[in-house]
Amino acid sequence: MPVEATDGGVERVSIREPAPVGQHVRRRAGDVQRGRTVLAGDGRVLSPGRVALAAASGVCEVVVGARPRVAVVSTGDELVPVGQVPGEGQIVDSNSLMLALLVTAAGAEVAVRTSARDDEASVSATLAEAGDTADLVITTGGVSMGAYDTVKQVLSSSGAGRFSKVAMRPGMPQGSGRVGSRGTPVITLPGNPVSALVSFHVFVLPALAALGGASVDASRWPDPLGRGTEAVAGEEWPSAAHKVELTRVRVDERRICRSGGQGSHMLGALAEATHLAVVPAEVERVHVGDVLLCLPLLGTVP
Ligand SMILES: Nc1nc2c(c(=O)[nH]1)N[C@H]1C(S)=C(S)[C@@H](COP(=O)(O)OP(=O)(O)OC[C@H]3O[C@@H](n4cnc5c(N)ncnc54)[C@H](O)[C@@H]3O)O[C@H]1N2
Ligand code: MOO
Repeated sequence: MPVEATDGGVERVSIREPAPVGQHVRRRAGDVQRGRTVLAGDGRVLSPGRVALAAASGVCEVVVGARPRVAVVSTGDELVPVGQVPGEGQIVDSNSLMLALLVTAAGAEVAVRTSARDDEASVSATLAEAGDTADLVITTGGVSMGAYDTVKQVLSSSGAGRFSKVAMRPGMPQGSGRVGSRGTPVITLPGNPVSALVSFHVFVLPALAALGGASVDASRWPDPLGRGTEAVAGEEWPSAAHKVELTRVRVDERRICRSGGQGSHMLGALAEATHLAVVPAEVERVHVGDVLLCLPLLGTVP
């Protein structure tokens, strides 16, 4: 009986309205019934709500997987640290900062953030050390076709890595392998900033989830974690032939618009994007009204 429906008396109370039987009663087992599993060891994140449920159920200790520790390695003689003004032929190392933030947003820990020069000795030593301090190493740059694609040279020549072209845009050149004395997995992302971010979402994020014990359905790539939502194209745009294109878009009230220019160097459009719209390989033009799967960008969409 709400106090508002009474005269507010404490010793004696006068009730002004009829009270339906059972109204405002929170019944035992009305929420969680006896015998129900309140927390399954299914690899899901122990969210604040799940912690509250465990605590309310009298469970004070749970076994959890450790957060994966990730080493982030940028490569390239042209890189200067964030905060330094780049000279002729130089570029600010924005990738390692971006990737470190993505690692944190994914619920993992940054073991180390470092960089290597474009020579084999520097890349070898940096990768070996990174492998010994982390559960997963991610690199950027040096995986394409040129003379200074040192990450690819070092890992291919030792047989420790494999490289291929994936039919996606951006993010075509990809590689992976093992480094360090424990054979720590390494994922080698391309150097173009947008390519690195897109590749993180579709390759590194699922790997981190798997390391954390979550189930990952590789057959659903590029959304093996099932994080995507469908939305409707509000404009038309061309898409790469024979490649899955991950267009940087904004999704407002289920309506998709590109967030700006789509070059793999274009951080302006990336900064405005909320999602990656997945345009299938067989589609060469997106039309208004097409329904597309949209992957939320980590740290952008709540
Ligand atoms: N002959 C071919 N050339 C290229 C191909 C190809 O198939 N054949 N693929 C292109 C594609 S697609 C991509 S993506 C790039 C990937 O190249 P790398 O991974 O070797 O990347 P880099 O050459 O080292 O760098 C590319 C670009 O990005 C800048 N960069 C690198 N690291 C950083 C960083 N930490 N922060 C900010 N910017 C960074 C770098 O200065 C270059 O401008 O290969 C194409 N080429
Ligand atoms: O596939 Mo590369 O990532 O476009 O620039």
